[in-house]
Amino acid sequence: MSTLKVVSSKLAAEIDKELMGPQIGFTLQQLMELAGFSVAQAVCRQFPLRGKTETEKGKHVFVIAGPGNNGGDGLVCARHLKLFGYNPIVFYPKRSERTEFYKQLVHQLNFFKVPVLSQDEENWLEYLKPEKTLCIVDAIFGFSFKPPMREPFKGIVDELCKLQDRIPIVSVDVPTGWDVDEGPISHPSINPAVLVSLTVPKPCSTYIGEKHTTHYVGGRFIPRDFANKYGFEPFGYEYTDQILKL
Ligand SMILES: NC(=O)C1=CN([C@@H]2O[C@H](COP(=O)(O)OP(=O)(O)OC[C@H]3O[C@@H](n4cnc5c(N)ncnc54)[C@H](O)[C@@H]3O)[C@@H](O)[C@H]2O)[C@H](O)CC1
Ligand SMILES: [K+]
Repeated sequence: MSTLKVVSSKLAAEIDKELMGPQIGFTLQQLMELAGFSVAQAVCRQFPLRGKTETEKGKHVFVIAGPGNNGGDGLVCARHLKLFGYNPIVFYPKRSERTEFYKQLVHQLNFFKVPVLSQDEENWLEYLKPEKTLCIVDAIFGFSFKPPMREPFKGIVDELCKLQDRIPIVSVDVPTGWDVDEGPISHPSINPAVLVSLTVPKPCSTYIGEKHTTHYVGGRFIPRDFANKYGFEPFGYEYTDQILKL
């Protein structure tokens, strides 16, 4: 097990609350934009298009967005990927009714001509082919997931588990289905090729296979004092990078 500094699901939720509380005053939109932007950067770092053939460049990044803020990170990530020259498709089976903001994120994807598939898209797997898909972005659940998983997500995750030896999965913050603190407690479970921990890794990240999973931290939006208050050192991001390989 690594010696990486991690924070529990409870503490991660407290950090979020304080960042968006009255004293600091970030909005969810601001943090999500930076979170999604950093996931898009991690995809670029891991699967660069430079030097690739046109066929390779045309491959899809299949982004699966869940009903909460982890899903919102996925929607933002897809928009940035399009700007970076990738060909994202979003599968958003259960659209959040929480705020108008989620509808706006979908409008923005329409504006960028990024297809957004909905729950009635029974053939969603048709869009996912090893020869046509560069990677899958797993933005289904993050630090607020509580097992057991309900449908339609259980069925979706089971399909991803069958595909993951052939198409790499990039998990946002927490591999979907893993217990945030205890790791992969249910089977089958997602074994991501890439994990992008946001702000600070959660305890489940200590269960990734170090050879199989490349671990990045992203969500570069806290100063040193604030990190220290929560018991960790800030990460040594370089220059303007939004991600750091751990
Ligand atoms: N500071 C940061 O690092 C930021 C991180 N962000 C991202 O936000 C998520 C956490 O978001 P939250 O909305 O609290 O939760 P989730 O997206 O993980 O899930 C909530 C969603 O899921 C449903 N749900 C929970 N358990 C189940 C279940 N067993 N079956 C089915 N559905 C379930 C629940 O009802 C909700 O609808 C964090 O991980 C980051 O990715 C933000 O972007 C801001 C900054
Ligand atoms: K996830």
